[in-house]
Amino acid sequence: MKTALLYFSGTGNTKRVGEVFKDYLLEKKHNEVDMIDISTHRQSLSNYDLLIAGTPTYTMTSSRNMNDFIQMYVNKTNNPKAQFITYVTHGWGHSYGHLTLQEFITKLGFRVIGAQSFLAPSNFYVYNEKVQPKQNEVEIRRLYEKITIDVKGLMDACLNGYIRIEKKSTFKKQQAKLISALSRKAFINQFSAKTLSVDGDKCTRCLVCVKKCPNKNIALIDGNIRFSKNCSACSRCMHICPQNAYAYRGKTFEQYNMNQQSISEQLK
Ligand SMILES: Cc1cc2nc3c(=O)[nH]c(=O)nc-3n(C[C@H](O)[C@H](O)[C@H](O)COP(=O)(O)O)c2cc1C
Repeated sequence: MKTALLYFSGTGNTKRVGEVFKDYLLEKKHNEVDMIDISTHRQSLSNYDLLIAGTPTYTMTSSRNMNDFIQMYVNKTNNPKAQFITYVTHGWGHSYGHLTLQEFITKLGFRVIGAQSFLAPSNFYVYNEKVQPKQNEVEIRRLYEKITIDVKGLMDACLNGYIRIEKKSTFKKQQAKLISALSRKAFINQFSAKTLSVDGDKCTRCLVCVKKCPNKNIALIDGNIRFSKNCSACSRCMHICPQNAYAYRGKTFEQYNMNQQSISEQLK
């Protein structure tokens, strides 16, 4: 079984959950597994039997980057046997992203055999500490243990021929889609331009943020970092900056640790 693990991951959580899927598959002797970072991969995919697609949750739904990638690089002609599993990571409460992604992929003519959301450590504390305070190590460990158990449950079912979709209220899913579409136009696309700034004294012009932005939304103009209006709010730039030179709405913040070990390493 040739499997592609497609992931979009602004700050690392979704990638780490992807690695849990990969560990599971390798343990079951499904050794043909490619992990594909969709923010850098620019080639059509061919002859995959299983595609596992994961994104973070932004305003309750999945990231548009995954829809754009699948539309451009995955088609039925090149992957006639392909089936999908969708997942999202999210920081609190509910996410409908695994279902909005399922809906999108089903419309393209693929069969979706699994869909699940995973509560992960949240980077959202930077924006609103009341909605999601920064979790401590014990809480994070508990989340990782649950993710590992849930991935196993999902994969055990799907590989044994069952369809396993984590259900949520259809009304709330439609509501989430609407809010997400409206907020994308009104806010998300301009997220960095409206809310982020870079301290010109701290910034060394290393251009890490410019190079790592998945949307090519950041540029150095006249010696200053500037943002365009094609942001997906993934927040990678502000957490990856080696000088912590970014501010959110004028305030500095504790960066999210993007370079954590794999979940299996952390659970040892
Ligand atoms: C702009 C933004 C919006 C978010 N919106 C939600 C949300 O609506 N619901 C939720 O549960 N988590 C939300 N989150 C939290 C992320 O989905 C969560 O931290 C995710 O695991 C990040 O994944 P990544 O590290 O792979 O980028 C949001 C995060 C950001 C940066």
